[in-house]
Amino acid sequence: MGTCTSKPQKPNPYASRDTHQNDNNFVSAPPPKSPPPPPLPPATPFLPLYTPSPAHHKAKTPSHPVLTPLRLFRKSFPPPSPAKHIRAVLRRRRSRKQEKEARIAEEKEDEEEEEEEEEELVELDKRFGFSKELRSRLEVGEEVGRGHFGYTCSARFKKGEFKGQQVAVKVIPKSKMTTAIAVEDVRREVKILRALTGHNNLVKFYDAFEDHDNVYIVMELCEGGELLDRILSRGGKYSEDDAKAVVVQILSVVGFCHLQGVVHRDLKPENFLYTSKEENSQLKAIDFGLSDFVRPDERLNDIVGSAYYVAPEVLHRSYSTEADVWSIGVIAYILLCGSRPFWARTESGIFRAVLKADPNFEEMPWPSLSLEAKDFVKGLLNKDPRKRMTAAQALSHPWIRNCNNNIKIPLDTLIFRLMKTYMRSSSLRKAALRALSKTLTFEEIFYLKEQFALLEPKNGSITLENIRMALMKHATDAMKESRIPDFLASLNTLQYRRMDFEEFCAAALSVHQLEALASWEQHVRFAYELFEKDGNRAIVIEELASELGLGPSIPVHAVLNDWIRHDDGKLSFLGFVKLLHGVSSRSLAKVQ
Ligand SMILES: Nc1ncnc2c1ncn2[C@@H]1O[C@H](COP(=O)(O)OP(=O)(O)OP(=O)(O)O)[C@@H](O)[C@H]1O
Ligand SMILES: [Ca+2]
Ligand SMILES: [Ca+2]
Repeated sequence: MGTCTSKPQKPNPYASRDTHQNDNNFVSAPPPKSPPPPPLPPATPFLPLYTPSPAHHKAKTPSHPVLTPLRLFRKSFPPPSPAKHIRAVLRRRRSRKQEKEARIAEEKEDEEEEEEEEEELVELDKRFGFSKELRSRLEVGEEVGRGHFGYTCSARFKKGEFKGQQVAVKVIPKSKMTTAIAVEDVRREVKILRALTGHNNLVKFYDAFEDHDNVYIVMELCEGGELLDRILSRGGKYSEDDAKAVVVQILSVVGFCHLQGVVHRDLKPENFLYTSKEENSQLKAIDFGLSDFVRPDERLNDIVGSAYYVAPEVLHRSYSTEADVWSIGVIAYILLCGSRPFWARTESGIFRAVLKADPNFEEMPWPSLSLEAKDFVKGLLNKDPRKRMTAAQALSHPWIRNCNNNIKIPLDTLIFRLMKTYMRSSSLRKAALRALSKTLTFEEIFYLKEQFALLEPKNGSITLENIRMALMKHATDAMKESRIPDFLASLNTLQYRRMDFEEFCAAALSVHQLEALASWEQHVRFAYELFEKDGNRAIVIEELASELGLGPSIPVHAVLNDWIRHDDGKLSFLGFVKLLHGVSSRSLAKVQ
């Protein structure tokens, strides 16, 4: 584990190790026969928070402080996304044979990319269609921050409805947009900021401008500095209440983004700013430069993010909004104990830890923290994204909920995904889920109650219309892009009938998440007893196979034999558990 003590000193201790200065510009990877790198700094847990972070490819120019260590590049231009960089590290982790095959494929890919980039340098269309009136609308002041792509200045509106208003302008030079992907990233950053409106913990967007040289993103000025600086100035230790105050704001804005179908992908303390220097000033999420739209059923596969905060499934190239929740888990862990949960001296070491290691909850101060705090952080740092809490669930967790009654829990798209699966399930599975839902404790039901209330039931039940209305009520333009309303079509059987709270619990409970609980065994045993009384029935294998929608290619007798009790032909405990998880022909095919 690494303790958070300070930002890196200048000169940057990693710069000489990680980077080779290239024309005053960015840096490239060491050539194969370069002299051996200088020795690593001594292994110490007292490593500054600012260590390898693939999303930070910051240029070092003498006039600006370097906020993060310089990164390793294979090319002399900054890569369009940190994906490439992480890919190089992952490649090192593969076995020799895989390595050889992968290298051939990737070298080919790289050559193609380089060719593309050369072409793109000539042909890139860097017109964004933004207003060209920046200078007449705004008076730009001094620099307030700097990032990988550009820098941010304070500014003031000279005229119009915001006359006199102080704002921040993020300046992104077009010269840094060297690939179509980089241009697209900027287009998307603006599109997302423009679309996401109306959350208190989200930096307010005003407008975007461009000229021949730059794109300018005008947004609310946050004068209180980065969350990271506050963490560091406290030596990394927060009381549980102080940590909660931070985490609630982060979860709230991230839950809002997720409902809109936006995944941030670069959540870390550097990307949260305080509006003012006041101790209790509001936190604002910034930097949607790596963000993307994601449809409810979609999985993303580009590896982006920052090493310490990256979720395991991102490294496995199949992820969605849960990846952001993992990053919040890392932030929460840091706030509560002042150390990083996954730490190593190299990036590949960090990735190995993220994929394999369990964070330490034994060392101080963890034994002195509440059980609820530990349970909360563990729920965010579950390596299985299906078992991880969502942002809305985290806001419903007792650690958060018991301290503050005013927390607004957002609608959770997980509910809709689970309902979709439920609606398509066999009647036998529905009965099994209903039995399981009866075993939920008061705590577990709290979140479902909140979600049901957000759907504004009439006479105790909901239809598709309730879901449509609830979504419309919370919709921003981002929802259109992430096609969340389209997803409603998959729930269309609810158009013709009503669902009461009891059935809603069965439909919207997540078996995977319950399975992550220490009490899972009890839940499922008790549920089976209930199912025995009310739901279990004699069933023949063919009928079960057709209930499960299994195709003729599956040898049902071999696969389902243990699922049925031989004495009375009813579902066995094993069959019950399997049925709860839901079965597809594909998952059964794997069993064979
Ligand atoms: N609205 C704002 N108000 C005040 N400062 C800001 C604002 N937005 C950004 N900054 C400052 O500018 C820095 C860089 O902004 P941002 O993170 O958006 O840039 P970036 O080029 O995408 O950087 P990164 O290398 O992190 O990807 C921030 O860390 C912060 O210090
Ligand atoms: Ca940033
Ligand atoms: Ca960024």
